[in-house]
Amino acid sequence: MTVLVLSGAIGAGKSSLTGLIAKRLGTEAFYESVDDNPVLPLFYEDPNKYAFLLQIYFLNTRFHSIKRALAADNNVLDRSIYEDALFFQMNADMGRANQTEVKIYKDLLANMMEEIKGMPKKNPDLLIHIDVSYETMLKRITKRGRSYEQVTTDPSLVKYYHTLLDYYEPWYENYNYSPKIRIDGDKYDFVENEQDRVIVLDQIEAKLREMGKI
Ligand SMILES: Nc1ncnc2c1ncn2[C@@H]1O[C@H](COP(=O)(O)OP(=O)(O)O)[C@@H](O)[C@H]1O
Ligand SMILES: Nc1nc2c(ncn2[C@H]2C[C@H](O)[C@@H](COP(=O)(O)O)O2)c(=O)[nH]1
Repeated sequence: MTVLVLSGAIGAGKSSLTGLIAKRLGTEAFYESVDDNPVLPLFYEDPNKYAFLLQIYFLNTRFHSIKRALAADNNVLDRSIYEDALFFQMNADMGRANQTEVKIYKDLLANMMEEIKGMPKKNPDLLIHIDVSYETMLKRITKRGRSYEQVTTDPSLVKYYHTLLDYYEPWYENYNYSPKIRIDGDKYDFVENEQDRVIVLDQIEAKLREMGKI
């Protein structure tokens, strides 16, 4: 059983690449629940009030999708549970969660990670990280068009998105749950450009072959 997981900042291209990889490998794609997430718009309206609730919501839905994914054979998850801690730590550092909430969240996450250890596969086989610059991230967020994510709606998101990118660099360097590969999300338009798509998918397949997974 091979489990691949995508990582990267908001709008990096995780969901898009997840579908492309699943199609190329003939496996199943598992997407994080965003558009039916009742807390996400509330968080962007009032991050101080909803940061903790949103994190609990994501942790719960992430855990559901991991269990579904592990029940199937080869598959691809469009975000890792390991990034949840990144988002919450960043929001806590920005004063959007108190120490009690941080402790409760960390205890719950540790508890759930323990459960994952008992599953048929406790870690993914490969993390596929998409690197994007702030400019590309913003272009993609604009293109996708979720109203609450637009810096034109909320200029404070400029700082939030820059901060998120700052948190991702050390996060990727310190990530050691599985082998990992970086995709240059600025260079390759794997959504609109067929040639770029082939290059990116070939990179991922070459890594999987090197690991003996295909
Ligand atoms: N490499 C890319 N080149 C051009 N557009 C992209 C690329 N990756 C994603 N997009 C577009 O950017 C938007 C966000 O992509 P998405 O896959 O939803 O990102 P994520 O899941 O990382 O938030 C979508 O409109 C998508 O079509
Ligand atoms: N505060 C948090 N926000 C999160 C988390 N995971 C995702 N998100 C937000 C970011 C986007 O607005 C949206 C979807 O993320 P994409 O990267 O798929 O665009 O949800 C989280 O753990 N905490």
